[in-house]
Amino acid sequence: MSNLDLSDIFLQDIELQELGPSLFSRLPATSAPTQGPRTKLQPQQSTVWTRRMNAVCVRRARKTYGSKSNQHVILDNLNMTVPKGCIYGLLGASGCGKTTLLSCIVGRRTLNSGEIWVLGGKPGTRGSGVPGPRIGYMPQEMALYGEFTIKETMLYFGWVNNMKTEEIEERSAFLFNLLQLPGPNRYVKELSGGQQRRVSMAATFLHQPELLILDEPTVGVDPLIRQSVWDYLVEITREKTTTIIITTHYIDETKQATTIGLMRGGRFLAEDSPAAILRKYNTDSLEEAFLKLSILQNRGKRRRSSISSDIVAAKAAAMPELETIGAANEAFDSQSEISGEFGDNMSIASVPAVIKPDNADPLPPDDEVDFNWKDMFYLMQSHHMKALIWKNVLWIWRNLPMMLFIFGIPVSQMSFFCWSIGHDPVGLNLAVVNREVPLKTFCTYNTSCSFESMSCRYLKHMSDWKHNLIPYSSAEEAKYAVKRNWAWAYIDIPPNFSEMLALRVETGKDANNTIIDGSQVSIYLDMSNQQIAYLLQRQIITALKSFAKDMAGACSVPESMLDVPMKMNDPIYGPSVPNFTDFAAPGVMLTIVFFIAVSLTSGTMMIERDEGILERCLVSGITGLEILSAHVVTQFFVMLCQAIVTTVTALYVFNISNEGDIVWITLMMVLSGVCGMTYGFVLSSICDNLRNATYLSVGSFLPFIMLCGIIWPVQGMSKLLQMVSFFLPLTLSTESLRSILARGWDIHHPVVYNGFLALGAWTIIFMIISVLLLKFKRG
Ligand SMILES: Nc1ncnc2c1ncn2[C@@H]1O[C@H](COP(=O)(O)OP(=O)(O)OP(=O)(O)O)[C@@H](O)[C@H]1O
Repeated sequence: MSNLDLSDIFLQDIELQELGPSLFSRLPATSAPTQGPRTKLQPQQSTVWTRRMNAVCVRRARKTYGSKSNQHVILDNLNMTVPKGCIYGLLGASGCGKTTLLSCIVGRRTLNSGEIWVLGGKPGTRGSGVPGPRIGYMPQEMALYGEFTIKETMLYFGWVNNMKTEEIEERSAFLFNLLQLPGPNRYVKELSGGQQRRVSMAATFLHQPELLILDEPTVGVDPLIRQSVWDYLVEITREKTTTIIITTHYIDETKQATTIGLMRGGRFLAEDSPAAILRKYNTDSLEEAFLKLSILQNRGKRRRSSISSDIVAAKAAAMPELETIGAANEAFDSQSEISGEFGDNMSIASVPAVIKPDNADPLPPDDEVDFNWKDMFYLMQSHHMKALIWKNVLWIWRNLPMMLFIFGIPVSQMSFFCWSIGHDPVGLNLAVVNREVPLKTFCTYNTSCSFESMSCRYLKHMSDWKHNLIPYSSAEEAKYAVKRNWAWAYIDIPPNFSEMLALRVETGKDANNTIIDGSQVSIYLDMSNQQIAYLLQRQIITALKSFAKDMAGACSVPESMLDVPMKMNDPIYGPSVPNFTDFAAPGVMLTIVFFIAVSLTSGTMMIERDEGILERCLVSGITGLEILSAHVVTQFFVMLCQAIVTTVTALYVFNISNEGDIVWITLMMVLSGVCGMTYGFVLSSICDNLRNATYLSVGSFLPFIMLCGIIWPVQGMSKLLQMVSFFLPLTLSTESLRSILARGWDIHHPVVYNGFLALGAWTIIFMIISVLLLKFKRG
């Protein structure tokens, strides 16, 4: 072998078929296979067949994080071969990329380049069964629901993997014993870290998958239990139907593995049996072998050709158990590939043709088609939905106090809104300079048709508004009071007001300027606060009108004679004196339900994601659509309760005006909650952590409030903003609910059904975006 010059082959960048295990088995374990097969060796294209027949086959995998300018290479043209039925120990220093590699294998991350084959297919493609129950994935995080008992945890993961309840109970009994788990009714959150890890392991072992991927399962686990776990792993791989990939920080425990891959700098330093590695590096400690390999890698001394011979020699020595494989498998076995040390992509062929063995596992269908729109929406599986809905209901039940608190939020928010918004301000200070009646003189007047002390009569009508009329002796003092914010306005009444007013009525169109000026009340307002200024303007004019009516009545003159020539009739819709509470209430009601749903959903989803539960579910084959649908189903009840509570508080406790049908109002509220829920899904799919999701949710709250016509009519915005506003979920729905409440319209009116349609359309859009993000937003 040492005479074989492989450099030409490498230069041609051709993958070679390796010496198969059956060939190794014919070679003496102690000698390198340098003589026998040499003449048979020839370069050959690596076949898809060999890749698909291994449990896992990674070829030229490259994975980077970060932007182009700050790229962090994690996997650097890495090759990995995990034959079926082996225990593969994946070793490497912390941060070398083991978890990244595993999550690429389970289809949760994508490579920048290279190929991964898992159980005969490419993860994520049709027919591959990956993600799915063929894989059992135990992530590094606990990935468990703290509120569940161990028994409930087993039930959930069993149902997810389509197991029957009796089957789960049977397997659980075995695993409780194997992993020495505490009582089945203990809550996961009350267990120690090591116990939780064992529960997580039990959940992974439960359905006996073909491929077990265990990311540091034994951290913090008692050495005795660790040993029984390893015994169990050896036991289940004996039949060659289960394959295990395990990462661990306890290097020595991987001596029991069939193959170990030593990973460093994004590549494998070695991929071989522990015995072969120990022998090759003349040591009895894998750590020492790892150290030697690392030093060699740093020095960059090893030449590829020498590496290739080492691999073949080591592999031959390391796989004596393959001798037992029958002759019928020889040709097939010889096609399997090995990975090169230091990331070399090489293999050596012993036979030129690929021969399919009679007893080989059937291959999954050819799945080169990577993407099909139908894949995203294939029918939801009933066992997934059953497990997810049961889990969500149980979660709500276990968090009942929190849920009750959540029901309290709409009540309190609606109450605060109704208490604080829309009421006319009272008790405002108004400075009054009444030159007709001397300061501090008791301001009395005659209620008959008398033209005396009419300033007092007018001020009486003004005082009906419950403001503080504070007398001042001069205009300067009153103006100073307004400037110092002691008063909101000052009212200046001329000295002979009553007399001049009488003359003005008497002389009519012949009244001169002296009469007109002398009969005129002057108002000076602080207009810095628009709401207060408009309110005072309205109240001062209304007081003047009611004063005129009062005089007309007392003097038996028709009231209309003293009014402006215009008659305000009963309104067609709404009250005669509209209030801001009625205007803003519909939008506020919808916003409350919408945003509570946003935070509730994004919070729940982010917790599931941060704790690795979502990852685990997705790897076991649950789809984004199933997760979202199960949430919608279970949260619908929460939404319904919130919608009812908010509506009852607004309409029956605070008497917000309502002319419409309570059924449409409640339906609109529920739909707003469902839409908020799906928006929450989008936020949790976009964001990497709960904090960012919270920022986005809070950040979108104010734009919604301002742009959706909730506190100000949309008609007051610029044309461009009106267009933007039109496309927001709460604009048409707010207008719709406002029309139901104020006008009593029902679903047949376009304004009303457009609101429902807008919310429905946004719900579907948000749902599609979240499903796509869950499916495609992988690292
Ligand atoms: N989403 C990510 N974005 C950027 N960098 C990441 C991301 N995930 C992991 N990394 C980086 O990639 C490197 C490999 O991480 P990985 O978790 O795969 O290592 P590991 O070998 O599993 O470590 P450990 O043994 O400590 O779990 C680390 O430097 C890590 O900081």
